Amino acid sequence: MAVSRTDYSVSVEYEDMIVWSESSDIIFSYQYLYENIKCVSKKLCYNALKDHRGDGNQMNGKYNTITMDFINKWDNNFLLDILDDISDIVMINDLETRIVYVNKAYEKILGVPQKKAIGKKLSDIEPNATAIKVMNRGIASHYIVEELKSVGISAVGVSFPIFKEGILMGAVSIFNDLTQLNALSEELHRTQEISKYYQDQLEKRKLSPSFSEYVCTNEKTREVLFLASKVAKTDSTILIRGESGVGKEVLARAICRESKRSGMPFIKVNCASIPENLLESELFGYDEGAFTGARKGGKMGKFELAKGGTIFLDEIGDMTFNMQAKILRVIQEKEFERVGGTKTLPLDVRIITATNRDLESMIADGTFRSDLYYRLNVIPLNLPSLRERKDDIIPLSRTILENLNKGCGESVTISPEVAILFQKYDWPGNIRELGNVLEHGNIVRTGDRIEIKDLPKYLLPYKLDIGNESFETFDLKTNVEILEKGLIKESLKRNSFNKSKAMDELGISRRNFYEKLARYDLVDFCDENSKTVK
Ligand SMILES: Nc1ncnc2c1ncn2[C@@H]1O[C@H](COP(=O)(O)OP(=O)(O)OP(=O)(O)O)[C@@H](O)[C@H]1O
Repeated sequence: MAVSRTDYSVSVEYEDMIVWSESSDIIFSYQYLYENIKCVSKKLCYNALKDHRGDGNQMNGKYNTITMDFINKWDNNFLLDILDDISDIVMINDLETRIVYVNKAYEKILGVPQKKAIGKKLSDIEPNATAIKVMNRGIASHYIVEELKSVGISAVGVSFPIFKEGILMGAVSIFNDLTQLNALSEELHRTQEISKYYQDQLEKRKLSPSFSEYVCTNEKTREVLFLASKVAKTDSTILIRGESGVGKEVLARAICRESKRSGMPFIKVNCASIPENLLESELFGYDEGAFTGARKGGKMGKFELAKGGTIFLDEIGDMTFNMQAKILRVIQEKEFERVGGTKTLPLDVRIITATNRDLESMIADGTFRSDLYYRLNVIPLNLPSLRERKDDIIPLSRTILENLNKGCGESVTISPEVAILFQKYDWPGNIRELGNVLEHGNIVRTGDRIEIKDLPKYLLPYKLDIGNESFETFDLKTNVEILEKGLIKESLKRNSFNKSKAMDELGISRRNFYEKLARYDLVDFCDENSKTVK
């Protein structure tokens, strides 16, 4: 049957579609249409046509017409199925404003079944629809909000004209329910606020660059650093506590960099290494003739040298009771005199003190002044030992090795066995000891990796313990051999050095057994012991 490009009336009878000619002759049925003209979207035609059921007398010529152009132009099941998956409404209208396609979102958002919508004229449902204006003008709209009176919602969307080979064919509109979008936008806003909050929190948790030298990932230690960065901005006297080598001086320098006195002198005085009689003049300076041997013209003390900057009194717990009183006076009165001097000098330094001593016990023993202790311990900065922050060992090792090999262009690492050993070791000397061990390893290493054999010998009792065995390496072959040798020896002992019994117990052949005895140097061990047993 020839199908010409004229208009056809359509109706649905017996759940089949029948296409009628204008003169009411049946041209072809839906089945024919679908099977013979493959371009027809079965669903599309079926729904469009089904919608006209019950229109009354199908033969009186009042039916909407469906054109072959419509069938050919709008068919594309595949594309339409894709459009069904998107969450915005997609609506396609032909030039007569007839809805030729709506996706599933249309039904979901507007509550109108797809099949009911298809075939309807937009000009009848929404005479002011943007899509109609777009078709009239042949140019796309901007994103606009419009009232869809037929369904009682505000929609926001955009319409585009559709051209085929330069000829205007209809319009496609993409829109969504404004209230839903508003809800989404509120949700987005809320999410953005939450993310900003966390961003701010993270920013707050970021340490200032002044502390970058203090390698630290351990949370407990970071808390100390955050506190230090806050105190740094004040002029209060600080007491840093922690075992020897935990980085008290490194922290003191970071505090100085972070303070308003940064850029001014940072003077360190190790109170434990200076004899008591010298410490006073070392700190406060002296005037000419203050004591026998005093330099002509006198000498500036560390407090004067540090003017405008920071003085770091390390090992303050080692100061004599007498000196403690003098330091307390300086802190309280913010002035001092040179030894043998009469002039009072103003104190213009920030004092940071540090100790690894148990000051509380010293107060109890009467060797540390409680008034000085309370003066110093306002905000305690207690640095944990390295064994309490083992998560810092690897980052610290990396930085230390980088510093040691700076300028050599070499990237040196530690082997996995060394990393395990480092985790097991207690590091009584803390970061200083870690630095020394790595320096040793860095010198004796043969490759670009520090191995167990490169470490100072005193660390070697800390071997890898797996089960009852001790291994020094992860090398499987080596460890299997150690185990094999051990098992053979053990079996020989258990069987009074009777080789046949041992090989039976071990479940290996005679040849294999003798080979292993030779490989593991056990021939003599076996022979000598078997003689003794006999
Ligand atoms: N967090 C760190 N990051 C990098 N290096 C560190 C860190 N802490 C300490 N070090 C290094 O460890 C060594 C000891 O540090 P520091 O002298 O600051 O320790 P300390 O606690 O003041 O020791 P002591 O009580 O013996 O005076 C130094 O070589 C220092 O560079």
